[in-house]
Amino acid sequence: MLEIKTKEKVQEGSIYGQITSLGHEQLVICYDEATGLKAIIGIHNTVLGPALGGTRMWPYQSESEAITDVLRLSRGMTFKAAISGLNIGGGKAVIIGHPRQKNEAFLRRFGRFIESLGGRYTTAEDVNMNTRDMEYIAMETSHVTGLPEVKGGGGDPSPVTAFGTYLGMKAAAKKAFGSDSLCGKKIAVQGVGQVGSHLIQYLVKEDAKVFVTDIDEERLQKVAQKTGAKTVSSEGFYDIDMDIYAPCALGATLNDDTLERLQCQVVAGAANNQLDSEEKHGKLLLKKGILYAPDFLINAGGLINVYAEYLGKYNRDLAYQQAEKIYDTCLAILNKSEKEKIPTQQAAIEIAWNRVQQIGKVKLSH
Ligand SMILES: NC(=O)c1ccc[n+]([C@@H]2O[C@H](COP(=O)([O-])OP(=O)(O)OC[C@H]3O[C@@H](n4cnc5c(N)ncnc54)[C@H](O)[C@@H]3O)[C@@H](O)[C@H]2O)c1
Repeated sequence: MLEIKTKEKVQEGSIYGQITSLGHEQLVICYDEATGLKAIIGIHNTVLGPALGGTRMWPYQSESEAITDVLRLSRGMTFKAAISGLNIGGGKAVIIGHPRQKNEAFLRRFGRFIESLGGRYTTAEDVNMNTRDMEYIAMETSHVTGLPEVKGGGGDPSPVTAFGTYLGMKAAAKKAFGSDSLCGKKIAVQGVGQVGSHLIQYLVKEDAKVFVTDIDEERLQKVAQKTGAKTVSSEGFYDIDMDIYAPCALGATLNDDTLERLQCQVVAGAANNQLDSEEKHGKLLLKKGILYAPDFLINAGGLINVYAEYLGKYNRDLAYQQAEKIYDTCLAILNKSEKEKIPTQQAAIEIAWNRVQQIGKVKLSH
């Protein structure tokens, strides 16, 4: 029987301790002196198929911060694929550094590391990576998705991610407020990047009262001007009067500090790993009566999009159709959580992991 591993605190300095604590299969440390590339690829679980998940580039302060991020992100991908009914496993990569370090040689070297895994891991975009970067990676490996449409790929997955997040938010609103209309709701969006900026357009169209924040002031002003959303400073963001908080920047924004401050009724956003501690903060949200739409479910649109490309049958309309299912799945999870009095994230993980276990048995029986 495959066991869900949830231990979040691991023995400092022990690589095996870290990869076994969350049930990973493999952690690949990549280094190239010539280009300065430092990347880590995490393969969490391949029961449903080879791992698929994006690459994030970030100036991590330490190696252990990067390892923790790739371990948590790749585990989330296993659940995301499983709950979305996709036949792929969970994986993710992180590149340690500032995005200005990226150039053709740097990205092609990363592509060669991916190629060396022989298809066990396929990449795509995540934070600070774009379709152009995928093109360079594709010069060295075929195990890459998120390529531009003109190159036969599925293009930027972010609009599909935003669509799924929007539907997940509507499902949560239906449960919390009795109607899935977002008209008049005060919605605070953190992060107006590739996903956040698309999400805001859906919200504005529904006449929601949208508040936005971002650490990139120029981007923030541009999006606010285009959409009419009201800007808020990062410092006071968690204290503003809001019905729905939509985290669309980085993870762990649901933590001891913010859960003291947030007065919203719903949390529904695209960021990965929103709960600082899955167990502690999942329970705290339940206790506070804040309905949390599980991140790995409602942000699955991007994975759905790159999965279609991975299969070689890309069709954007079909990707949107598949992403529409997020609404019903989200409601089913919120109902399970209510019925069993368990945190919504736990309810979602149980459903996802049950699929991995069942399919694992099918595969073993041959
Ligand atoms: N792009 C996708 O299709 C996709 C799919 C699934 C999940 N996600 C997740 O959604 C989130 C956003 O992804 P993206 O592709 O839009 O990334 P992005 O880099 O385009 O945008 C992130 C934005 O957040 C801002 N930001 C970072 N830290 C912040 C902070 N502390 N406060 C306010 N703003 C901050 C950045 O300046 C940037 O504008 C990430 O967590 C990503 O993992 C993305």
